[in-house]
Amino acid sequence: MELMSIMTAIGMMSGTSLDGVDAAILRTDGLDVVEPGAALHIPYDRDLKIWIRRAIKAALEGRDGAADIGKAAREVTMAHVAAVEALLEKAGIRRIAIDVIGFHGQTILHRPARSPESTGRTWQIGDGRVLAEETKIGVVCDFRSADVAAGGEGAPLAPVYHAALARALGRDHAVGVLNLGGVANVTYAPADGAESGIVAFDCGPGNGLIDEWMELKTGKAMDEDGALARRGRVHTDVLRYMLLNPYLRRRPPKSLDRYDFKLDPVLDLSVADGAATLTAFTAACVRDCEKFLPSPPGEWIVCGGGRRNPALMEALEKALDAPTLVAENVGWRGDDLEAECFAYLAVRSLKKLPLSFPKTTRVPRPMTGGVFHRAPL
Ligand SMILES: Nc1ncnc2c1ncn2[C@@H]1O[C@H](COP(=O)(O)OP(=O)(O)OP(=O)(O)O)[C@@H](O)[C@H]1O
Ligand SMILES: CC(=O)N[C@H]1[C@@H]2OC[C@@H](O2)[C@@H](O)[C@@H]1O[C@H](C)C(=O)O
Repeated sequence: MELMSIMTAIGMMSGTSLDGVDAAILRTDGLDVVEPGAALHIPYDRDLKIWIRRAIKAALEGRDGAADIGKAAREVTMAHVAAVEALLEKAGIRRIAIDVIGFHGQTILHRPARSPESTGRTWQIGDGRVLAEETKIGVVCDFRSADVAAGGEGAPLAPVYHAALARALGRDHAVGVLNLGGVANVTYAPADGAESGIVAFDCGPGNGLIDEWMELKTGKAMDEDGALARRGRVHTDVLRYMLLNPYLRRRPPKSLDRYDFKLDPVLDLSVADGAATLTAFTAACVRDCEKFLPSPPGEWIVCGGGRRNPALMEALEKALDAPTLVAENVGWRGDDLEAECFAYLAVRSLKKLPLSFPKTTRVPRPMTGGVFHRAPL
């Protein structure tokens, strides 16, 4: 395949918030050409969320062959088939125009190796072969396993895409990209744009803990517009205790499973104070991650659902020294970035370009990844 050729790809990501499938079209050469097309979000229905939660529980308990996992995987695959069909219709293009689909799958377990002697594992459910058969488009999936098998963290993988977007902004300073999903991850995109200078890691819980707290205390899925956090008081003693979490002191590269941080320290607080304290904790994790970056970024760009939470954004603006913008301020699509990213990574995978680097996932050398399933003839 010619390195400079531009391809049209569909990327799909279903994040740790379990809210559904994000899908986006991207025309890209897998390097600097990045032209986003139509995008959409298809929410998981109630039953599918229940199946996925059961699959996560089974995976955490080591019941790998559980019927719940098989059922969730089949349903996740079909949700992605539906997302492709809906996206083609929305874009008004035929499937023949799509060169490849990048299919992340639903993470149900993420346990990278914790020592050179141990073996790690990352598990995204969903069947790339079935997706290729059903859509009649070639599919790249299983983006993380090769990285973990090589001793890497398997995550985050978005940094090389964040860096390509940051390069296009043409800044003369380093840019920090913060994704606030269920888990939060940061990318340091160096001022010179070099891929070898990208530093990245998961920095803390993102919206995951806040969502879990809301579900537990109110039955709602999120602290909408940060309303509850704004009414509550931050308990600084609890915050200080939470910041002692050993993960926060570990040197990157490092990555998180959505369930690595627990609600225990806030369980005795009122619902509003809990929301306020968890919001402050999330922002403090981002502030604390700056010490692991080569230099303080000249600007932070925030993407992911958490940028819609004004209480969290205010806490971040106070915590960070540099201007803190949301994706849309620089022309990026904050909700679609991860889906675009897996379109970009699928093209890079076909071209055997690296997806991860020693300073993004701790792989020994820049590594490509992904498994390709050809479209049926
Ligand atoms: N209006 C809002 N007010 C508060 N929080 C919001 C709002 N809109 C979205 N969020 C938060 O964003 C979350 C969804 O974010 P996103 O879609 O980026 O997560 P994800 O892609 O599942 O996660 P990850 O990046 O970890 O895979 C919601 O669960 C919620 O916590
Ligand atoms: C194992 C896994 O699915 N991790 C996700 C999750 O969601 C955010 C953060 O945790 C990040 O590490 C990753 O996703 C993004 C797309 C990434 O790989 O960059």
